[in-house]
Amino acid sequence: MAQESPGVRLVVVHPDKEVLAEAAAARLLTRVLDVQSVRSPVHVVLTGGTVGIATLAAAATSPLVRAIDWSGVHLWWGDERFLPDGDADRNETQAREALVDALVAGHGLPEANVHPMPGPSAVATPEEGAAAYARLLAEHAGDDGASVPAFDVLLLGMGPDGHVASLFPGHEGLEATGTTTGVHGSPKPPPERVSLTFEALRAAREVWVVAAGSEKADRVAAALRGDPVTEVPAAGAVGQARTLWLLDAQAAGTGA
Ligand SMILES: O=C(O)[C@H](O)[C@@H](O)[C@H](O)[C@H](O)COP(=O)(O)O
Repeated sequence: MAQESPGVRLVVVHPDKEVLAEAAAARLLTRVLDVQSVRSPVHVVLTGGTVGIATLAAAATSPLVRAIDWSGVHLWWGDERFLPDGDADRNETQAREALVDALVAGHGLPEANVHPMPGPSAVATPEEGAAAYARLLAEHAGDDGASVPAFDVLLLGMGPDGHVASLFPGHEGLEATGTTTGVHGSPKPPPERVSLTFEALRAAREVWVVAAGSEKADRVAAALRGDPVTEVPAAGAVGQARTLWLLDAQAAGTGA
């Protein structure tokens, strides 16, 4: 799906990564509440990475968790490391420990609304996992012929090389068509992954990129000035209505 007229882009800078995670968590829970007042279900895409998981951990301690009707929320992932269920390096495992398990156990989130990307415990190859996830996304996409739900919030971390999800600079995954792709030879371990494609990322109503640390500053600047997506994949992650860049001062290039 080409992004002909990207929505509003906003950059918000916080003093450090702890404040960034707290503020992103408050913003995420408030967004779910706001969306829930006008439509249901609410679709949220989670990310791995340090700030992404810290954001979920911060959300777990917020009283706002109790204000949300979690029975009307679906959780998806933007990418997954192709590792067995329960592996500590799976984005799913880390998100479950930080927040998702507590929502299922104590706040009425149906396990059936949690949609981790399949790994080797369920399928033989990243391609099979990608195909299964594409089918699941299509089942939840609504009646308007869309191939993925119009995600209300799609969270993304960004690597120091400018990658988002498992879409790496100069890598063949950037060219993938359809909504999901199997990834081999990822420069960030592990080498095998499953990822949403740009087509799926750009279907989101809102894309939020969360990034902290001075090692990200160069690629943040490159993405914000619109460098080519082949060099800085994060530049291609834009939402239909809004794209938020939630940064700490170091990633924004303004910190010590
Ligand atoms: O599987 C992964 O590794 C992630 O989904 C990846 O896209 C991550 O979000 C970025 O690499 C940022 O990670 P950090 O915040 O740890 O740098």
